[in-house]
Amino acid sequence: MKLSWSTSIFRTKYWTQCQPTRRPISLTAEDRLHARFTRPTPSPTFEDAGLRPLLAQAVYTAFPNVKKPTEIQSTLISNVSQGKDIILQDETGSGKSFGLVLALLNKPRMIFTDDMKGDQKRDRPAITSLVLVPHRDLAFQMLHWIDSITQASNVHPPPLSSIAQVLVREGRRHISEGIPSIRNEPPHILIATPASVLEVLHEDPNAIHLEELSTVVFDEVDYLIETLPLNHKPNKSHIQKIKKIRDHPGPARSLLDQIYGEPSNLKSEKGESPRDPPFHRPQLILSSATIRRQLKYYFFSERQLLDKNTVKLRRAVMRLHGQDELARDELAIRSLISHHVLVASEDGIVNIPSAIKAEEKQLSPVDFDEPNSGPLDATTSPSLDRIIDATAASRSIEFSITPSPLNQNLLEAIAAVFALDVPSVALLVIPPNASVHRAVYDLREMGVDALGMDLLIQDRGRSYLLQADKTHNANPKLLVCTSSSIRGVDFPSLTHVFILGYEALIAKDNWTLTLDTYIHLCGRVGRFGKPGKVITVVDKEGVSRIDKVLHTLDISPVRLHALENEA
Ligand SMILES: Nc1ncnc2c1ncn2[C@@H]1O[C@H](COP(=O)(O)OP(=O)(O)OP(=O)(O)O)[C@@H](O)[C@H]1O
Repeated sequence: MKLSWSTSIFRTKYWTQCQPTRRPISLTAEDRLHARFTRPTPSPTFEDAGLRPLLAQAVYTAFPNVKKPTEIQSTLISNVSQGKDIILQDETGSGKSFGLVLALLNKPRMIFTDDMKGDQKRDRPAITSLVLVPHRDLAFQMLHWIDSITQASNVHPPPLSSIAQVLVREGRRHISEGIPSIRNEPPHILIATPASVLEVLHEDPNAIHLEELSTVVFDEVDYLIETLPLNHKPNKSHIQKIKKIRDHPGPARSLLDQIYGEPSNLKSEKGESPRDPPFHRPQLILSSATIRRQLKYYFFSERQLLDKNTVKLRRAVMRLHGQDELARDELAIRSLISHHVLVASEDGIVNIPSAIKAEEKQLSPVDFDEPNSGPLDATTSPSLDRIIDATAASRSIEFSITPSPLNQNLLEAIAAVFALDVPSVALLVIPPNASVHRAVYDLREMGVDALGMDLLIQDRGRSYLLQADKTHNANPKLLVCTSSSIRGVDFPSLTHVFILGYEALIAKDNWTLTLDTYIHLCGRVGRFGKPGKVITVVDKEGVSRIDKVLHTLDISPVRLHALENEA
């Protein structure tokens, strides 16, 4: 039986809305009590926000900590239902992606009626929404949320593949392996990287009917679509960079052109815009914590894909120098994160000279013993440990005979703070050109239980990390990755982000992107009211550069308690 909160028939120009199907929801007695007595009545519920009651109930069952929508989620859900184009900008970890997933699940399923031979007609479900994400881990995170909701929606839940599918490059699996599944059973929601969609369309142009889509979402849009800061007096190098982006558009720009038409075809000969009926144009949703002016300029002016009717859902994000004014209370969530910088050298590890004492910043002490409000219970996974051991062993001979290119002083500083301060799971972000496997090897030699993010390829590893850990773990883990694979990812049990050297922040030789990279790396902690620490470890040369980043973002680094007795 298909899970559909509502069914609709789309036939070239018109919709016929059918009655929503009523289905029982498997709520435990405890859930019912919780729903009856603890859901705050005066605040809007997900049902008030427009979520179908059965879907809302499934959300409460799957995620007991999710009791009501945030203000932005409420507005988002109603605007998505109305088919509006939306720019969604809120802080990292404020529930944008989660809200989007709910809003898309809530949309009526697209069903096309095909004319067959004679007078016969055939209903054909189509992909309703295409969600574009920068990397596979974010795709699987969304799928995990949808799976949990689907499982909670019915005693006999429908196959997940009918609700959502993921299309990404994964290990040795060829992307074309996903084509039969998409063709035979088009999901309500397809979550994909732009490159994988293009690759599939190249192999089979009929695998995904872009012209039938109802909604297209660009999550982490500023990462997917490269733009340069607006510059009224561009120099030669700036002009060259613009030309390069235009001549060699990335996969997201190319896909945008395929879905919405090339910029040169924007107006017909009669001067009609593609926004005018009868042209079917999918609703466009852009989401990120960091959407800068140049990206808005691209969508509004250069491509004319958005206009004054676009709904802008926005709370101020971190102060972006010279652009965004920030109200004090809107920084509240940020105060949950403390920022630290350590300088590591042959002489030892010290706090950066500009670091202030925690009291001066009026930081409340970071208490990681607070119960974690993540969605699921913790499970320790013995088989995950076996995967880690096997992966580490496979490279150890090679690495044991070659000197490490990584700065060992920085790694040792991270290993020391990790041992003293991390209760369960921490993240280490290394420079883009550094080897994750090598960093994992070096850290394991220092006694750290490190693992590469690519372990998420394994299902066990993925579910382990996506679950919340309510207790201190006897064997804390350090996840190693580069900044490119971490945008938007939500690890409920994460408490610390380590950044290995200033180089880990450098993005495409672009200062604005470097600032945004810092914001997004920090954003892996301090999510939805949980505390977190960001610890950047630099060598002496990196001090002034990281100081400049923090100063621009109006962040004061705080002395790290773990090193309080330093000389
Ligand atoms: N209404 C809610 N109530 C409680 N928890 C929520 C709610 N909405 C989302 N969350 C939780 O908040 C966490 C962060 O959500 P999400 O990943 O959607 O944030 P985000 O704004 O997309 O972050 P980023 O900008 O880093 O992509 C998730 O663990 C999610 O389960």
